[in-house]
Amino acid sequence: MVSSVLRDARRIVVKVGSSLVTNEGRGLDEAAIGEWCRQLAALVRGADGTSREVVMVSSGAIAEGMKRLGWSTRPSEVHELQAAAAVGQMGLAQMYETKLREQGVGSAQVLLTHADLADRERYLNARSTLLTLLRLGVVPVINENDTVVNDEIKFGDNDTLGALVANLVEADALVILTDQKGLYTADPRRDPTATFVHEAKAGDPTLEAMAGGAGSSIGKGGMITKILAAKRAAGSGASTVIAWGREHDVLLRLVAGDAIGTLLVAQTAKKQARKQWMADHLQLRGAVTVDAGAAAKVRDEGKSLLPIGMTGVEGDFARGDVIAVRGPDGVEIARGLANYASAEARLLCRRASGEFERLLGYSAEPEMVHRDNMVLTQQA
Ligand SMILES: Nc1ncnc2c1ncn2[C@@H]1O[C@H](COP(=O)(O)OP(=O)(O)O)[C@@H](O)[C@H]1O
Ligand SMILES: N[C@@H](CCC(=O)OP(=O)(O)O)C(=O)O
Repeated sequence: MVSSVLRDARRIVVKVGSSLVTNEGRGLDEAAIGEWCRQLAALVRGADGTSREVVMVSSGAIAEGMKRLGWSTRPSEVHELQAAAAVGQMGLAQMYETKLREQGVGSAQVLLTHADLADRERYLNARSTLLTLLRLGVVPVINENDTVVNDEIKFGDNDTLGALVANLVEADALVILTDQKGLYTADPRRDPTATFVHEAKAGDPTLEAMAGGAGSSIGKGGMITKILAAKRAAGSGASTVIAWGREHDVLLRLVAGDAIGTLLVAQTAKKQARKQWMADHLQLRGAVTVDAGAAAKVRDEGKSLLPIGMTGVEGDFARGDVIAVRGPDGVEIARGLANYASAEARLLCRRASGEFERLLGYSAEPEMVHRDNMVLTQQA
């Protein structure tokens, strides 16, 4: 099973934890980061004949910042942790930029907070930016924006952030690299009789009982946050592998189908998961009516909805809100996330994308609702 899940994955989120990135707090591990970047570049370039899109979620800012500030113990004050993160993030970003550039691959720094992903407009902006970076062959390097978060709105650990990013970009797989070979039936640092778990269902409640907290003073979440991250990633159809980050060629071997690490398999397919998500979570804020031609494109050909096919706009909605797409007879065909607010959408009805900038003063996407953000409610 390991073989096919990772081998078939085209869009992968890779998360590395603080203890690996900073060599247990001794400072950025240049050799290890260089190794991951070499592998990331090979994946992006399609060295094995299949090009892939990869997003890196990297921890380590606080640990590196502490080292740079000469602090040997982790401060308890939130603002001191935030200061350390701001210092350390400079080194982290610089290291990834250098190592990826050496491999001929571009990189981009993206710092996100929980609030960014809870707000529909910012969610859509983050998603569009990340998908654009991936299209450009650039590797986004993501961390939590520690400067602006406090305890209540923190992701808290980057395992959760990795899962949310996997949801955000609808990744096929989440790879969590850590300081253990994968999940054991108990914390192997504490229980020598613990046995290795090769494969399980993501979201299986028995896994939560096996997982303990962080094993080192550097890591934050431990195994439990990884198990919960796998459950969350599975919500959008992504399977998770937990593997040892220092395993030679770990990423290349995973995509080649080697059975290394623990595979936590998503139980729902990506498409099905998106439909379920739309059905469960979204409240309708408005609607657009489209002409027969646009209705046929959306319903029969699975195309995105372009403003040129829109004849009317109802309701008061913002960018990122869920709207219905109705045919000329007023019957709903689909639902999806609006790229433009209702006031803008009214100006864009029957207009081609070349006119958007003149009409709005700017232009976002050429589509009103992108097909990736749409589910059909009336089948062809
Ligand atoms: N069931 C388990 N299997 C493997 N590791 C476990 C388990 N329960 C707890 N752990 C601990 O979780 C640690 C990894 O989490 P953490 O220290 O947060 O790493 P990271 O910085 O990579 O996120 C391991 O070193 C291990 O001691
Ligand atoms: N944003 C924080 C990461 C939080 C954290 O400790 O995460 P992890 O080591 O992955 O459990 C940092 O860069 O230090």
